[in-house]
Amino acid sequence: MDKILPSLLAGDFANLGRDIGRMEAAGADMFHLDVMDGQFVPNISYGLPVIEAISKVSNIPIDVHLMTLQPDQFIEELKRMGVAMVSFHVEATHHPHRLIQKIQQNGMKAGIALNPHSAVSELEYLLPDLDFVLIMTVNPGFGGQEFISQCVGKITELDGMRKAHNYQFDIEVDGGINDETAAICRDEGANLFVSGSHLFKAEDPAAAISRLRG
Ligand SMILES: O=C(CO)[C@H](O)[C@H](O)COP(=O)(O)O
Ligand SMILES: [Fe+2]
Repeated sequence: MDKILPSLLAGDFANLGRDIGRMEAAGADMFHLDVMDGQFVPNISYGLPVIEAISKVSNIPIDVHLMTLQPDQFIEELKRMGVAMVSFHVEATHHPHRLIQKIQQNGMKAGIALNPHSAVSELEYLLPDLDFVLIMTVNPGFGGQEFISQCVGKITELDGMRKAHNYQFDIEVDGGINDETAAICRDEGANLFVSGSHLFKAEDPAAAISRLRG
C-alpha cells in the first residue's frame, strides 16, 4: 500500500509539536526523521533526544533515516522509543547484513538507503532479508534539493528483482518528491513517499498529501 511520510526536517523546529499535529490531521501515514551526523553527510540535523520527544507526541509510526557513520550504535535506543522502521546507508557500514539482523531482532523494520551514485547490485545478497530499500533521489544531507532523475532506473531495477524472486520489500523514495516526481516513482514501483519541503510549503497539506497518493 502507498504511504506518505512527511519529513520533519522541513518543519519549524521551534514548533515541531504544532507541525506534527498538522501533518497528522492532513492524513500523513508515518513521520520520516532524518538523523545527520556532520560526518557521513555535511550537515547536522537532530539526534536521539529530539526523536524521543517526537515519539511521545506522535500518533503515527516513525521511520528513522540514519545518515550517520556507525549506525549500529543507535538501534537499542530507537527500539526503546517505539520507532517502527530504521534505514541506514550501505555506504556507511562494513557489515550491512549484521545490522539488518540487529534492527529486526529489535522488532523494527530494516531498510538500506542508497546514495545516488550507488548501484542496486550492492544489495543483491541483502534483498531477501530487507523490509525496505530507500532510494535517495537527492544527495543526502539537505532538504529542498532537486530530484535526480537518473535514480529512477534503480526503482525499475529493484521492482524487477522483487517480482522475479517474489521478494517482499517496500521501495521508499526520498528527496525532491512532489506531485510530478512521486508519480514517476510510483509508475516504476515505489510505494513509500517521503516529502519534506513540498508538503511543508503547501497551503493545504491534506490536499497535497492526497495528490501525492496519485
Ligand atoms: O533525507 C533527506 C535529506 O537527506 C530528507 O528526507 C529529504 O531531503 C526530504 O526533503 P525534501 O522533500 O525537501 O527533498
Ligand atoms: Fe530522509
